[in-house]
Amino acid sequence: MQLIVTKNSADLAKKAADFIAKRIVDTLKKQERFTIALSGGSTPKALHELLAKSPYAEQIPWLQLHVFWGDERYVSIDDPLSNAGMAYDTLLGHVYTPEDQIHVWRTDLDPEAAAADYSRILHDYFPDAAAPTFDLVLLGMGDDGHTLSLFPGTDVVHEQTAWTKAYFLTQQNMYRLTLTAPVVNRAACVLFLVAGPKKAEPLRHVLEGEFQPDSYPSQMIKPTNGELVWMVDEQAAAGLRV
Ligand SMILES: O=C(O)[C@H](O)[C@@H](O)[C@H](O)[C@H](O)COP(=O)(O)O
Repeated sequence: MQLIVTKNSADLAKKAADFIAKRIVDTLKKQERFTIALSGGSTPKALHELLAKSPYAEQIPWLQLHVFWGDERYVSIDDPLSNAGMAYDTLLGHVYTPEDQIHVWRTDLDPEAAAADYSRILHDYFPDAAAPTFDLVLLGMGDDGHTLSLFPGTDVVHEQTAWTKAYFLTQQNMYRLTLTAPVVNRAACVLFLVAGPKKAEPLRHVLEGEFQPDSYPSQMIKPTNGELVWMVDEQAAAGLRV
C-alpha cells in the first residue's frame, strides 16, 4: 500500500490527475484499451474538471478508454444525485470517449436487473479469471467509512462472489447499485481519493485500526495482486501516526 499525502484538496486533484494520466499513457503502451471505474461523491469533481482541460485533455488517449462506475444511485442520469450525470457534466461531456465504451448503470431497469446487466457487461470485459479486472478503480471514502455503495452494517460489504449488487439503503431511502469487493480487489490498481477534516477519524481507523469492515467497509478493499494507493490531503491525514 502506498500513502500519498497532499497539502490540500486542490493539490490532491492535481496529483491524482498526474497519477491517472501517467497510468493511462504507460498502460496503453502495452495494451489497446484502458478500463477505468469512476466514483461518485464530491471529491472527484475537481479531478474530473482538471482531466477535461489542458494538458491532460491532450495527453490522455480518450478513444481508448472504457469507462465504468464503481457505484450508482438509482436515479435518472439527469438527477443531481446521479454519479454518471456528474461525470458527464464535469468530464465525459468534454472529451472524445465513444459512447459505446461508456457503461452507465441502467436505472431504466429494475434495480436487480440493472445489477445483473452490469455484471454481464463486466464478465464480458473480464472473462479471464487469472487476469486483472479494471486497469484502474477510483474510489472515495465517506465520513462513515463507506466506499462504493458498501455502507456500514449492510450485507453487501461481505459479498464474496457476485461482482455487482443492488439493494435498498434504508438510511438514504433509495436503491444503490454497486460493484463489490471481489471485482475491485482484482483490479490492477485502486486509487482512493480522500479529503477534508471529516475523513480524519474514519481514515485513521481504516488504515491503522482493527479490521472491522461492518463499521468501516473501506477496509474490504485490498487488491490481491494489484496496487493500492491512498491519496489523502493533510486534513484527512491529521489522525494518522505516519
Ligand atoms: O456515490 C457515492 O456516494 C460514492 O461513490 C461514494 O462511495 C463516495 O465515493 C464517497 O461517499 C465519498 O464521497 P465524497 O468524495 O463526497 O466524500
